[in-house]
Amino acid sequence: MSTHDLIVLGGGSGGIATAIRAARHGARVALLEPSLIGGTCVNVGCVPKKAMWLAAELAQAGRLAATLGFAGSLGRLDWPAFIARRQRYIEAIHAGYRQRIDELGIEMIAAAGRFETAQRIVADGRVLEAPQIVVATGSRPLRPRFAANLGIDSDGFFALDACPRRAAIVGSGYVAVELAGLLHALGAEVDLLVRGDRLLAHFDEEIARRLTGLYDTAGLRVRAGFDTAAAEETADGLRVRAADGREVTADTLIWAVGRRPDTRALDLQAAGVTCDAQGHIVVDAWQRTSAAGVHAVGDVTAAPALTPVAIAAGRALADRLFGGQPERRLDAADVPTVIFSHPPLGSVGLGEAEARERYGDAAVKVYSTAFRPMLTALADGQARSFIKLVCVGEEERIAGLHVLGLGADELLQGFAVAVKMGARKADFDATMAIHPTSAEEVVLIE
Ligand SMILES: Cc1cc2nc3c(=O)[nH]c(=O)nc-3n(C[C@H](O)[C@H](O)[C@H](O)COP(=O)(O)OP(=O)(O)OC[C@H]3O[C@@H](n4cnc5c(N)ncnc54)[C@H](O)[C@@H]3O)c2cc1C
Ligand SMILES: NC(=O)c1ccc[n+]([C@@H]2O[C@H](COP(=O)([O-])OP(=O)(O)OC[C@H]3O[C@@H](n4cnc5c(N)ncnc54)[C@H](O)[C@@H]3O)[C@@H](O)[C@H]2O)c1
Repeated sequence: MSTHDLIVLGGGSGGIATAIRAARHGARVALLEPSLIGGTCVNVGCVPKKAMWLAAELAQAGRLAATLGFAGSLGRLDWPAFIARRQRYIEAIHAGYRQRIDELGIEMIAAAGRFETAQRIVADGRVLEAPQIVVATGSRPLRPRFAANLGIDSDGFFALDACPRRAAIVGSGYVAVELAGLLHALGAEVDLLVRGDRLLAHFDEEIARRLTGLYDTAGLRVRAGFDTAAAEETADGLRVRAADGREVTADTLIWAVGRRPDTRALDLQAAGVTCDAQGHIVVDAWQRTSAAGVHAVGDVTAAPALTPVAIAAGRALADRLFGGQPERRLDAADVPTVIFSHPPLGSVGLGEAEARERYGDAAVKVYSTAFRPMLTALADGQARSFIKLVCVGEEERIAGLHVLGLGADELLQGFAVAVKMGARKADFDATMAIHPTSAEEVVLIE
């Protein structure tokens, strides 16, 4: 006799969404989480990152305001006071989750789970059984072997009690670009150490290069081709050395070199669950693993590692298993995403190179525009926003939209709806502009 209808391993974005949706459908659910409720996103990801980004945007706006004629200056951020405020916000999210979990009668167990069989989990000496088990244990930060105890990762960044004076950040993906931008805006000297020749390898190349240009102009040192090979502690701080001999010394060294699925404690073999070469649990389009009754959602799978994707996968799965919707499954096409850089970069659909590769040069038409947003121009700044539309076929269907500049983070969501609906360039042309905004440039591109 099962103890539950569903056992969910991991109380992060994907696990909570699955548990709540299943409980709403009437399932008896156990949710296991050994650490803080909310997982990466709430505790050491999206939420604290966005709080720091908002503070950094304000710092930049303060400097702009002084240029525009406002008296006085904002001064430096009182870091500990702001962190306390950030953590209060996060605690309110924890409380909200706990309340919903209680109201729905989900059994919350503050322990890590381990498979004994595909239907049986052991947690803290307790044995739980269910015909359906969902693995939503997320991922954890990687660091090179030679750097085991030197420097911090993104988890360590959120534990900093002061803004570093000099920061070196190794990496070129989301985390590296975001932390570099916000630390620089908050007053740190920043070196961004990029192994390859460009930032954000999975984004449209032109827009990533433009962001690099804006960082360089702002004084954030982006060092391309810096293949970090060694790190050591010196009297002057932490020193990293590249394979070609270049060196950078900083007070705070941050590794942002990617993440690895977190399956350490699970004993997946006992359940017969297989993983790919990167350690992701292999799932089909229905989130099913190789073991009957065992499913996986979120960062522990190879789906895009974004909170809304983990949530959507979990909800679809719960609807399918307990909501009488046998056809429901994750649709991960045209996932919009924003890099919270300074300025932000938003992207949905294919980059130009990707579109040319998929459809051939003849079928692809690209429209782009670069302009100074009004606030920048008023302050005599030179930074340009950039918008690129990648269209395919005779009817110029919008296959990709990429925006870099003030407001890109908020303007993308609505356009993502249009892209998902299959909008064509002619539909954008037929939409009246909202003047004067940056968003209007998307529908005014010629
Ligand atoms: C610095 C940073 C910034 C980010 N910013 C954004 C952003 O702005 N927007 C965005 O969409 N995404 C962002 N992400 C990505 C986002 O945080 C993840 O995609 C999302 O949290 C994945 O959710 P998940 O449920 O798969 O895993 P997680 O949220 O990582 O949750 C997994 C949970 O499982 C628990 N667990 C582990 N092992 C076990 C076990 N054996 N038993 C039970 N529980 C276990 C862990 O303690 C953890 O709480 C960011 C990530 C980072 C690192
Ligand atoms: N705004 C957002 O939505 C947001 C923000 C942060 C993270 N995330 C999610 O979390 C995931 C993880 O982010 P991330 O930045 O940790 O990983 P990532 O995979 O985006 O980037 C890691 C980067 O590190 C580089 N790298 C790997 N090993 C290296 C080494 N030894 N030296 C130098 N560089 C090395 C890789 O080339 C890669 O560019 C992202 O892919 C994203 O899905 C999303």
